Amino acid sequence: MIAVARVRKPLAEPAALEINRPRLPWWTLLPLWAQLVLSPVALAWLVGWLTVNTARVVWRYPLTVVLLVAAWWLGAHLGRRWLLGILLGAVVVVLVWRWRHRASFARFVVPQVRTEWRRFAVYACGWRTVMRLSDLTKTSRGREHRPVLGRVRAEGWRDRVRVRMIAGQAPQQWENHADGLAHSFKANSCRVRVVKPGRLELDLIHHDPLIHPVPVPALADDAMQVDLKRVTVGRTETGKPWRLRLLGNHVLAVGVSGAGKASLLWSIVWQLAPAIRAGKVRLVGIDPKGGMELGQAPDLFHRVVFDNGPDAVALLEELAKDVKARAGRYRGWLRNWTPETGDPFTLLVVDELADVIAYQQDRQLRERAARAVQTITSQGRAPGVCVLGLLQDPRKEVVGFRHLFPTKIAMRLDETAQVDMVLGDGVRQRGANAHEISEHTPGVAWVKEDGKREPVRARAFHVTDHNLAVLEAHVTGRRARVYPFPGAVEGGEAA
Ligand SMILES: Nc1ncnc2c1ncn2[C@@H]1O[C@H](COP(=O)(O)OP(=O)(O)OP(=O)(O)O)[C@@H](O)[C@H]1O
Repeated sequence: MIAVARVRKPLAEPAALEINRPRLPWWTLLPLWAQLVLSPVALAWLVGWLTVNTARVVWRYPLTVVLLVAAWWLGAHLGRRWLLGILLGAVVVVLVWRWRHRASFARFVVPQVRTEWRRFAVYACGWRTVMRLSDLTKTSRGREHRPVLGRVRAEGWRDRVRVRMIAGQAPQQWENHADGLAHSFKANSCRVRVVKPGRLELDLIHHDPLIHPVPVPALADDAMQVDLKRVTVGRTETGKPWRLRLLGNHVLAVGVSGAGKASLLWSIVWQLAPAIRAGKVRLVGIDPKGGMELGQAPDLFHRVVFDNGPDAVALLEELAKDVKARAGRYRGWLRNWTPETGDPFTLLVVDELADVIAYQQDRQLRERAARAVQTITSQGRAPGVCVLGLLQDPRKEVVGFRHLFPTKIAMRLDETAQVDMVLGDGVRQRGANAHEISEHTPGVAWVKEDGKREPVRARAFHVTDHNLAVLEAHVTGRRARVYPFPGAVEGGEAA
């Protein structure tokens, strides 16, 4: 009988062993004598590396380092009891400081403590994981290249986080991951700003600093105080004044109904008031909504038309003629308008620009209006004529010459496409999400100026009806009139 040896076959072929070959540092391959010769250089490099990293830790966590070193020194030289006593004393001093001088405490102590804590706990600890899971790292020849976490500044409403990108990375990659980064670092949103080549700053936003209306400042008295290159119309989210350039500029503000376009208009007029009173600035207005907006303070205007018909078109054509006439007078004498010309600076306000140049039924009127507005916008900057166009519908068919407005303002909008139409391509990716502006914060806007890469978020002053009455009285010198509500008992006069 022949015994048949049964060979058991393995169920599956074993997989090839997949491991990275260990990579030895290059210097281990050098001969011993070369290693000995190079050892002082290696030592110097090590000392340099340690010094730089220690300095970096001290730079990033100065308060923590000082406290730890002081605690160690006190503990070593004076003993634990003294240390405990001094610590308690320090806590009392801090509490008293907070109690007695809350403002200086909030300015000097809180941001530093918050910055160091958040840098360590939120960013440094989770950085590697978040970078890997967000696909922002790259592995090449077995080595992982990871973006470097730089300076962090925690300002309460936002954290500003500097990043050194890895080679071959573009800011757009970060912009594409902005939402993921915001969620990973427990922020409401994240914006990406380029600081310089290879360096970014992430704005991780925690809450909206523009949640409360910004009251108008006191009316200025002196026309000399009005700087047409820097008219303050509200506050930016960083707490700085929101300044608009009117001289040599045109402004297009777009927003849905109730977005607060009128507050922007009246904020501008509020700041121009002393110059209007002195005759140095002239307001010209067209309000196709029958005067619902400009009709609130008609006396502020040199000329105002309350429809989009022949009168409005005639006014626009007159202004276009004036622009050309001024340009003719200044030719060979001035490059730009100055007050010395004797001509007043003219601000043309068109509330609902679309009604004048797009929705007008009469084709001839529509075309004449569009031609005149284009003439004023294309030629009016140098001769001292500025157009402030307010608009609800930013489509190209409505305003085909948006590029003639160097300052574009996107207030609350409905769709992302509208934001792109107003601010231009790519601005939304830098954080200008005007479609996300809350309906509870009218007057908030994203502002993009030609030539500046970064958009700015700001809120216009809240100009109330009472403010308007005061403004009109200030400019005209008459006592402010309060118009009674139809059917209501006749009201008095406001001072
Ligand atoms: N900057 C602001 N701060 C606080 N509230 C504001 C601000 N701007 C506007 N509001 C409030 O929001 C409401 C709508 O504002 P506004 O009339 O300016 O919007 P609008 O964009 O001009 O609307 P429409 O296009 O319908 O005229 C008003 O009740 C006003 O009081």
